[in-house]
Amino acid sequence: MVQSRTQQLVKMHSASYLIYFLIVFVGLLGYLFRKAKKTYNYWTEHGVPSENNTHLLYGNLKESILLKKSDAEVYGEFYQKFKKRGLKHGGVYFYSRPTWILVDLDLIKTVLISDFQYFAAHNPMYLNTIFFNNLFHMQGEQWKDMRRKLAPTFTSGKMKMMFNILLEKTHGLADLVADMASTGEATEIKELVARFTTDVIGSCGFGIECDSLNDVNSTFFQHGQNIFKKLTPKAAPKFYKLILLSLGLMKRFNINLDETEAFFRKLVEDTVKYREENKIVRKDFLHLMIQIKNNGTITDILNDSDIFIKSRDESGLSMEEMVGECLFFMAGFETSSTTLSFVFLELSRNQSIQEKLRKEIHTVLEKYNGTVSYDSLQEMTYCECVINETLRKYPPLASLPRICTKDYTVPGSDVLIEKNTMVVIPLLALHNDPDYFLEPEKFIPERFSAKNGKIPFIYMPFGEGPRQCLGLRFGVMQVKAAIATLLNRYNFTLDKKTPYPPKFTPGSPVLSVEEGVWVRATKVK
Ligand code: HEM
Repeated sequence: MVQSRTQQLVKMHSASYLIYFLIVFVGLLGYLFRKAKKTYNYWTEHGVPSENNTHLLYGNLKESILLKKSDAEVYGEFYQKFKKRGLKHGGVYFYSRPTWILVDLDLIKTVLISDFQYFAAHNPMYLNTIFFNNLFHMQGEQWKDMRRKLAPTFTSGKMKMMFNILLEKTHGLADLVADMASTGEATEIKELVARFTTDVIGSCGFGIECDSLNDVNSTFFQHGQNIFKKLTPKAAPKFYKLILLSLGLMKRFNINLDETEAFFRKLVEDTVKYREENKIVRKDFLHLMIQIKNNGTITDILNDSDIFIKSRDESGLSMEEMVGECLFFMAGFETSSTTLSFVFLELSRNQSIQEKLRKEIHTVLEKYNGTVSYDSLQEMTYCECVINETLRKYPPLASLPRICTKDYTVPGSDVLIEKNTMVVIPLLALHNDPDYFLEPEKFIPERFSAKNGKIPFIYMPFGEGPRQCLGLRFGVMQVKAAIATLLNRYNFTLDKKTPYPPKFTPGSPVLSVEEGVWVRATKVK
């Protein structure tokens, strides 16, 4: 009797808990629904034409959030839809976050150049790690000051100064391709060139020999790869995360890079200390950064070891800033290896273009005793066309990001773009728009011959305006050096494992081929 009374009480409590739970659940759903309705009315309220198909949790980027397509492809689809509707711009929602997509070229130019002061920042990452403490992610006065300090490290004179360090690494790359040619096996070229660009950054940026080309398990290479692996999600976010994200209660990323961060921090600190204590001069980025640290700026000095004499009390570059910048160079090198992998994808498919390029390389190198040098690369104009055409079809940073940094009225209208709105310039779509590039799916390097030139504000693989890529010269130099070294001696063909057209990896911060680029190499006579 007592027991059944207890049972009755338990049942009553369970029923009332269930009712409470249902009330809370329905209340939460109602709140979510009302909030979503208000949120997703944002663009209509601001008079900006928007995309109709808005999902309660994902906004308009469902396919990219669920890792079915890359962000760049999804933004590209919106670009095409808005353009077909005759619109100059349009609004979408990334989760619940209003995102403004630009279509019209004059508007793009205005945002990037004339009204830059309203769009002076890149899309900020929320991670509180040193990986995001760099020029790309800085804003306001901090960005201006850092850009002014770092810009002199990327002049053509400084590129020439570092060229020999870079050239040495191309020899290691050529050795690996020699092995590839001797076995005749298909090899994934992105991994190979990533080892090359990692050795270049190790040597030019961090001032160490990390030997990724010989040892794929080298700690430096593995930590470097770790950054990009962690930034490329392998699975779509869990349901509860989606709710928190769509309510704006959670930041986008939550990754743990503590170990990798500690590794690179120690590396930079130890190297700087060693160089300062032993007055070691090495012609690389770190050397230039030590000069900024001690002298506040880069000046031409007679004696290289004078950079160790402090000419001011306040440090021109803190150790934390040095580590942050070195680490961002890593990202710069990822864009270069991506470019190289697409170069080899297209050259392997287009044998006549590869042959024409090889002819140019042989002709130029004949004048330079068969050696690749800084000056010989300047004469390889067709090589430059091949790189430009690759960057057209496959811009590594395939959507240019901006953030509206103060309320902005779109010229000729009363549309207000509010501070903190995300802005996207859909580069992949612009570069593949048939209105601007005839038969855009075809790989035609001649589009960039001297008489054709580049179309401003449509073709912008390095971005445009005051935030344009600072490492442009370095990126092109290392891509060109690798192409000239390898094509001089080897012919490349595409293995059937490589799908074409390539499928881009969803979630990847840089455009890349999901299945990899598999090629075979044979020695040329
Ligand atoms: C082919 C190779 C590369 C490509 C396609 C590329 C592309 C880009 C793009 C599109 C941007 C954004 C520009 C904008 O928002 O207008 C950028 C920014 C930047 N890149 Fe590169 N990049 C490459 C190589 C490099 C290298 C090798 C380095 C460094 C060694 C580098 C350093 C930077 C820096 C520091 C910024 C930030 C500039 C700022 O915000 O002021 N890049 N890059």
